[in-house]
Amino acid sequence: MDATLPASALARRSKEGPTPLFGAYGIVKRFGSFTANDGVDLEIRAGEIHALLGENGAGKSTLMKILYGLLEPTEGVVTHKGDIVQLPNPEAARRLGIGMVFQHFSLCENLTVAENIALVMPKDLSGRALADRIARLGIDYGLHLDPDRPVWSLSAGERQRIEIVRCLLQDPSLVILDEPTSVLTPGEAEVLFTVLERLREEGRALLYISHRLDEVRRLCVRATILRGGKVVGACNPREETARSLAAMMVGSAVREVTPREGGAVGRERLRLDRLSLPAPDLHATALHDVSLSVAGGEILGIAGIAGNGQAELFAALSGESRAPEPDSVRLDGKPVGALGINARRRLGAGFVPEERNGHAAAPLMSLSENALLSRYPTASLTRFGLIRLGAARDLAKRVIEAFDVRKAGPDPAAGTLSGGNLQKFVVGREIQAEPGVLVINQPTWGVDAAAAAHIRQAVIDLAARGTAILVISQDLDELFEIAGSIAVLHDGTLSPAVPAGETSREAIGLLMGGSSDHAPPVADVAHPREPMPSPAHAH
Ligand SMILES: Nc1ncnc2c1ncn2[C@@H]1O[C@H](COP(=O)(O)OP(=O)(O)OP(=O)(O)O)[C@@H](O)[C@H]1O
Repeated sequence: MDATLPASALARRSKEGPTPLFGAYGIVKRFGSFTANDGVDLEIRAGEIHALLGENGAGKSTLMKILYGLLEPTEGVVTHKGDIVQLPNPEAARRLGIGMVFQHFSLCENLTVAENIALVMPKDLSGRALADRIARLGIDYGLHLDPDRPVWSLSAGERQRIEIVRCLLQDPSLVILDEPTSVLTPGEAEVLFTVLERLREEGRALLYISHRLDEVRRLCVRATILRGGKVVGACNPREETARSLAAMMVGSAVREVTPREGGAVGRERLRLDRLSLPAPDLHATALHDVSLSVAGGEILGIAGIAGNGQAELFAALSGESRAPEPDSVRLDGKPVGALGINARRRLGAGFVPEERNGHAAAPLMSLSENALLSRYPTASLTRFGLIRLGAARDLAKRVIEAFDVRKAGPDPAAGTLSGGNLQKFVVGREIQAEPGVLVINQPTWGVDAAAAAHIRQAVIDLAARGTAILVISQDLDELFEIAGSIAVLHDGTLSPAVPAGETSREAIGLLMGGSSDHAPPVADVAHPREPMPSPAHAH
């Protein structure tokens, strides 16, 4: 088969020794006139955790989808143990021993763990035999799962375990992981790292995609770096720093976030007063007696493990859920609990939900149409009931330039942007409105180091201009980098906020896990018990 391999494969072969387990050579992938992968070579060896690094839009997911048979390359070949193979679909990839753990879980909420796994297993493996295999894997790898639990009752970490067990049941020789820790708590991530190390020791290969460079440095000894669809370098991450890796990805030094020095804190702009809301459905979390207060110029961080009421808190703040008592939610002193999201936007608030596809943005609509969706109440994008398309396009263009949104074509559909670039767009769209109050849920989820620094700096700068900002984030490093004070949401209950400088990751981590024995010193910021001062008298 060697005769048909591209020259780049043969050249590497003579230089780098043994045949790699999997190789991708000369991979080109074009979407219309846009080239997402441009002559990529990648070799993955048995027994290594190989990092695939690159800024948002660099082409990592595209390459991964080609390896897993989800996309067909425009040019180039994939090899298995030196032989060219065809990967027309994921089933073909799985037959060759390629498994994938997806970033967005593909599980049915109402089915049990075993039923979800059975969906992708051969028919002869079901019932008791399958439950036994799941239990066996749990013991062998420390991936404990109760086969009879319904998925809706599981945490993100447990759901990911199902994906991993599902993958391992097929005994893969290569496991592809796309940002596997982005939904995990620090404790859950540790469990995952142990499993990955174990898989590596067994001689399996792992292809690891992550924007978290510290974990890449810890796990991987080889990394391939993509930029603009091309391979721009390879390195041993252990010999690099997180900064030098980020610089390789971006092609220049990544600027550091400059924290705000003190800065005037203005009057109270956002307030929740003992807000309680029942869980909107079986799988949701009720909010209990949540109080908080954010003044202009202040950034309040809400830490917590996913599924502890973050989505419900966001909905209550944005108006997607109405409060039973109108004055339990106030914007600039006005009771807004009964108002919807557009009315709250007209009062000067901006909102960035966690899920960019389908919530923050409509994937099939263009960026300018998406600009219109959230900004029409305030940005003069309609006249006499008609949409001003030119104005919407101008607005989208300003956001794209200010936030360096990389994309194919001038005004593409939101769904064609890479995850990080769409995130930059939806955050930029709200910040560009200069809101008086901004509520962001997971601002830099899946965003590369340079873009994350850009978004965090933009949030800090917005606060410096007098905006009250509430950031919900699972990323404690992020909260300590930008927030002035931090509160923890656990099981729908919010802890008192404490100044970030007076607490620690450990103390916040314990509260995230539900421990109240280690409550950090209480500051008065988030639990106002006194009646609301009038804006003129507030701090
Ligand atoms: N179906 C598609 N149609 C058009 N363009 C696409 C399509 N899929 C991906 N692209 C473009 O290809 C480029 C590479 O995207 P890809 O998702 O591979 O990047 P990535 O490195 O995984 O980024 P991220 O870290 O943000 O997930 C992006 O600019 C994206 O807009």
